[in-house]
Amino acid sequence: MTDTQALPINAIEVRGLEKTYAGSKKSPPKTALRGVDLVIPRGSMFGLLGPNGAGKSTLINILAGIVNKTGGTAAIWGRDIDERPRDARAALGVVPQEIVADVFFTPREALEVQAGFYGVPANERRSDELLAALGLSDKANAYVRALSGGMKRRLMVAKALVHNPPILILDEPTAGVDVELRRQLWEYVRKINAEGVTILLTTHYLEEAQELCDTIAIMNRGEVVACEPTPQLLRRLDTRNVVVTPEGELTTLPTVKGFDVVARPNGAFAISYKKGQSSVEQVLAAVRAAGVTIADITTEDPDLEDVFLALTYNDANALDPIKD
Ligand SMILES: Nc1ncnc2c1ncn2[C@@H]1O[C@H](COP(=O)(O)OP(=O)(O)OP(=O)(O)O)[C@@H](O)[C@H]1O
Repeated sequence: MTDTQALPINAIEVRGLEKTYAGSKKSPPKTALRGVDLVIPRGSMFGLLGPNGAGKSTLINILAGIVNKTGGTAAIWGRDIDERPRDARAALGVVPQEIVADVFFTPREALEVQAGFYGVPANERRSDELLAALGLSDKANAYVRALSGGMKRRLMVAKALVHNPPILILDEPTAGVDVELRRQLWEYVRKINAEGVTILLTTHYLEEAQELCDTIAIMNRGEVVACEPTPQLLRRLDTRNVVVTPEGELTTLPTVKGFDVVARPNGAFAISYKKGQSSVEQVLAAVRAAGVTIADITTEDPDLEDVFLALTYNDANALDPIKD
């Protein structure tokens, strides 16, 4: 597209989204989304994190048109999902959580059939290009049932892209996928993101989200509890650990004025400090003042797991799925 004026600022915009699954005789109604607001800027690599039952799949399934919302609005590529459902969904490629294998087709046929569903004209199809991009060229004519799990997963990514959507949603794409495949998949996702495709991914691999995503939203019990650029989110937890290895062996842990000291293996000890209040230099000065000669130090910054726990672990039940 050359007319950048026409491109929406936000790839996805969700306002006050609500979902209560209807109950049955045996089970009561279940509220999965409680007024979710989420704005995903065009071009971003956006991570959606949350514990089991947080509502991530419900949100994605509403966008994909698989689940009906019970309240709020959602727009995809500037198109309201109620007013222009087909146009809205045409802007999305969705890679679902479960592997769905077309056992009767070869990978090339599977892509052609999918392109047919989307009404992509024959001369605009790019099955071979996608097969090559996802490392499946030499399996183009194999039966899908003969592919490994990782290959099927890559085929699902290719299928989601046949209509060249500007937004790709990956729902837990690397669950149960080996390290090498994960690396290849992320490399490809990074590449298409650099080419302008907006990526929304849900993952339980917190380190992965931290490494890949420019913005991260955290959901818990049907609500968004944080949504910030990744570095800002990490700064929220401004505790840093300094791990000190002393010269020689200490018989007892040193008393370091102004700081708590925690023993670590092999004679080392750790000191936590608030980045806003102290510095490594102040910590090390206090350690030296306690009579310790320092042989080595390392620092540890918080990872997303720490941030996640700090944000969601407010009460004993906070990490439980929603109970109604
Ligand atoms: N079809 C359904 N009928 C009734 N309740 C449902 C249905 N689908 C999901 N739920 C409930 O809605 C809540 C949110 O589930 P959802 O699958 O959206 O969470 P999630 O964050 O995607 O979890 P996971 O990481 O396990 O996929 C859960 O309490 C779940 O039990």
